[in-house]
Amino acid sequence: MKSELELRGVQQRFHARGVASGYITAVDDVSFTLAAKPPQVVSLVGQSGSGKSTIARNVLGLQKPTAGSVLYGGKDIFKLSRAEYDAYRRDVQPVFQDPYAIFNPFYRVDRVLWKALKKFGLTKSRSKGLELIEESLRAVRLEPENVLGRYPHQLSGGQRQRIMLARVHMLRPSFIIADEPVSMLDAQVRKHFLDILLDFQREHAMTTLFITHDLSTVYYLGGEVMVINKGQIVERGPVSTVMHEPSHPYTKLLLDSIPQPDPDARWTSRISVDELEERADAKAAPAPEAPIL
Ligand SMILES: Nc1ncnc2c1ncn2[C@@H]1O[C@H](COP(=O)(O)OP(=O)(O)OP(=O)(O)O)[C@@H](O)[C@H]1O
Repeated sequence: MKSELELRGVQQRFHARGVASGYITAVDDVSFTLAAKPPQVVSLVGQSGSGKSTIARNVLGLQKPTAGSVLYGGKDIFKLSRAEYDAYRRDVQPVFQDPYAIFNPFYRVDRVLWKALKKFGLTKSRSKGLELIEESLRAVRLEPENVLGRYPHQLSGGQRQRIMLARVHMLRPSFIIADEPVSMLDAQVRKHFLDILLDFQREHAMTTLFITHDLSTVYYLGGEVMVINKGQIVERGPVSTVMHEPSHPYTKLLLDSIPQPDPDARWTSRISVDELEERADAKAAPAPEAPIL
């Protein structure tokens, strides 16, 4: 268990056709540190294509940066010894947007949990293993008897996501890298999920990097936020400060783009039923025949 995960001057370029330079810079000189102590929640927020998932892939060691380094306990993750790499793989756990892709549809969901137990050598005893699985399922507010023995398609999206959180709970990593984990969940299930992450921070001292394009989720989680635009981190600070006193023009733009419900506002222009029918008729009318040349 290491105390720090650090990105130092990370740059990620990809070859791209149709661009004069022949490449795009998805991540542009990004540096930040995630500390394990005290445990923190840090959100990385930015619009689609700003480089968030690429950073997640860099941190998880799935994509080697073109320049700069990702350091775990001060060591470059792409230069770790086998034993150090195994420790890092256990200590830095991903949670992705679509857990469906992680489950094999032909196997019961239990397999994901048993495989984690085996891979990381948590126990050799079957009864102890089942005890750990059940404890972790309850920690993410799932009843073991309602999910064990089922196939992925027999669970809801929220249940599948919580099974991935149960896996995290069993492994007790120092860091969770969560890439858009709630964007496919409805508001209530989303809140459940975020509350579990906050429990993990408080009760099990886990630090989360939470990647999202949704500022309301950032607001709910609290902690710190980093704002990313075109591959660059343009602002970092406590959520309350950044939300109320944004210092970068891009953050202001992002905040201004949130629709504000106004109970006093009324729709001023109304479309009458007649008008709608007229439009439908116009659409249904056959197109004029093409002239014969
Ligand atoms: N493997 C790749 N090859 C080429 N270009 C890539 C690759 N991966 C990402 N990109 C490009 O890098 C840029 C950043 O992509 P990335 O997926 O990191 O953005 P994002 O902020 O996570 O977007 P979203 O919120 O839509 O997932 C985009 O222009 C994307 O098209």
